[in-house]
Amino acid sequence: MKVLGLTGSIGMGKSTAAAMLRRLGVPVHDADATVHRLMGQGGAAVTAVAAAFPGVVTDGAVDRRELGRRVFGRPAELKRLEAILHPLVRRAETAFLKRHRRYGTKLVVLDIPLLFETGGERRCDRVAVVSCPAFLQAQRVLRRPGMSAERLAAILAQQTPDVEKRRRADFVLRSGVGRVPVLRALKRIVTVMRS
Ligand SMILES: CC(C)(COP(=O)(O)OP(=O)(O)OC[C@H]1O[C@@H](n2cnc3c(N)ncnc32)[C@H](O)[C@@H]1O)[C@@H](O)C(=O)NCCC(=O)NCCS
Ligand SMILES: Nc1ncnc2c1ncn2[C@@H]1O[C@H](COP(=O)(O)OP(=O)(O)OP(=O)(O)O)[C@@H](O)[C@H]1O
Repeated sequence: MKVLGLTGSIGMGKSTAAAMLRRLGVPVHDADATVHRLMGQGGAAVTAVAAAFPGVVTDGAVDRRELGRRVFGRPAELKRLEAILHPLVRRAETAFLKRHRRYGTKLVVLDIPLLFETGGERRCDRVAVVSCPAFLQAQRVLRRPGMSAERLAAILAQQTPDVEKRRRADFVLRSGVGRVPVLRALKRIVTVMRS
């Protein structure tokens, strides 16, 4: 089985590329979605997060926007949160890989925003990075509710710079010129990696 890592800085178009890969029939493990599930009602991380960040849990689920306010821009707090979540995300990923090895799946995707930051590329045969010019990235992200220029700057400060991600990538998917070129590039990558 081949493993394609998919990553990209905030707002670059990673989730859009992941959705295209799913439509092409490739199973995708989404680290962000796993994090959100772990912190949703009844999620395995809720108790530990509530203990480390008092007041962020309401109705049995973590208020992610409030938690984000507490951790983005505060590296020590973010580290504390990551120490709770990353082992649980990794466990879910391991189960996903094991399941697909058993099924005989030829190609799977690991969609991980912090792929390079956490050494995840070592678990991948190839890595694709989604990228677009910084002004477009900012335009896209600032449209989101609850997002501000300060929050964006704090998040970007915690991420490997786009230029380094591109340097380390096997494939760069350029999302600044529309969806069609990204889909075309993904089809090529999937064909090569499945064969
Ligand atoms: C702080 C949290 C609650 C904010 O949740 P929210 O739903 O508001 O935002 P979302 O998860 O969509 O993230 C927004 C952007 O921040 C980026 N981001 C998230 N966590 C991190 C991090 N630890 N370091 C750098 N960037 C991050 C994401 O890639 C995304 O681009 C959440 O991001 C979180 O729990 N992060 C820590 C866990 C983590 O490291 N996740 C990354 C995947 S393993
Ligand atoms: N190839 C593309 N062409 C045009 N617009 C795109 C493309 N890819 C993504 N977009 C747009 O950019 C925005 C961000 O895309 P997306 O949510 O996929 O980013 P992301 O990298 O997953 O973000 P995050 O890391 O914050 O979760 C969305 O509004 C999406 O519609």
